[in-house]
Amino acid sequence: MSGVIYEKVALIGLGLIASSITHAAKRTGLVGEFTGYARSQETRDTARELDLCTVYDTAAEAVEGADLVILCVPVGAMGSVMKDIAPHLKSGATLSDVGSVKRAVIEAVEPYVPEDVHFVPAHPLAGTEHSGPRSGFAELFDNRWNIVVPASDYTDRDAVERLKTFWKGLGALVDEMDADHHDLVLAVTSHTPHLIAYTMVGVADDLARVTDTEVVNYSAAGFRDFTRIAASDPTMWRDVFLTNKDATLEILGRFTEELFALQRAIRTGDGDHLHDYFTRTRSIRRGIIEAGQDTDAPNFGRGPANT
Ligand SMILES: NC(=O)c1ccc[n+]([C@@H]2O[C@H](COP(=O)([O-])OP(=O)(O)OC[C@H]3O[C@@H](n4cnc5c(N)ncnc54)[C@H](O)[C@@H]3O)[C@@H](O)[C@H]2O)c1
Ligand SMILES: O=C(O)C(=O)C[C@]1(C(=O)O)C=C[C@@H](O)C=C1
Repeated sequence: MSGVIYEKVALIGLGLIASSITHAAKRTGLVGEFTGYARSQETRDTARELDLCTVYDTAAEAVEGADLVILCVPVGAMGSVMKDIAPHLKSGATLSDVGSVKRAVIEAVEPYVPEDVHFVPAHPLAGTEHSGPRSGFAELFDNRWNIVVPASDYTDRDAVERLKTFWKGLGALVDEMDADHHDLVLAVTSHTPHLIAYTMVGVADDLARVTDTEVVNYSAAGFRDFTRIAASDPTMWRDVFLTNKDATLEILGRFTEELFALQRAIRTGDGDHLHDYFTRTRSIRRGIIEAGQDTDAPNFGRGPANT
């Protein structure tokens, strides 16, 4: 895809997601000019050194005249950042965000959105355990979903479609969803799994004090995957759990019930229960692969696999 979709895009927060947006857009020239702002002087200096965008020392200056403004800060900071930039947004501009939780961001941001600005929240389902302006890369969004969550029924459809075209241009697959549904789905697919990984690594850390360095030296592939996830940014994930509280607690409750049932099966030697359970979960992985939704597979994004 080529052709400029937005002449000027402002990124507030210059970490993994913002820097990846600039790298991905530069591949195809979707954006005339990027401007940006981050809270810390160190991040702004690094972004300048990397030539990610024109970096300003205030958010107000960065958003001046921008056709699209994307909030790329932790979920808990969205409201205060929006309050600062609201009076400086261009009439007719689109305002979006990349937060991992949607209802809380809408509630925090919407009260400050001027009437002549189109608010179209979004969430790229792509990331790594790394953060900061140096961690971004152009391929991050390739064949990954971006869920666009129009904040209200009155959201301007042209603004929504334009934002979707922009994300497709960055390499993403795009879908639309209601905010509450998004938050429940992500509690299952992303938020609770992260909490489980954090917990497992914490348990191993406690154990390591007993077994010295064995946990590190002999960590098997499954545990290594957990440690990668559990190395993710503490501020980002603190905010995710504090703002997607109800959905995460609901899924965690169900998880705990299942875990107790498996624990009992192990204690009582109920091999049938364990085997049946693992057979069911194996079929879910196969279903994902057959639906062509295995994002690690070479054919991902090209339809169902012929298996
Ligand atoms: N990392 C992921 O895997 C991932 C994936 C999808 C969406 N997200 C979401 O994207 C957003 C950004 O995540 P990231 O991974 O790019 O984080 P990051 O830590 O790499 O970058 C965050 C940036 O925001 C800046 N910042 C923090 N508080 C600020 C404030 N009050 N005002 C201005 N700037 C501030 C930081 O200085 C930093 O530049 C988060 O809302 C996160 O939930 C993250
Ligand atoms: O691959 C990873 O490191 C991620 O955790 C990315 C991941 C995810 O759970 O898939 C994490 C949070 C985001 O909101 C979206 C994507």
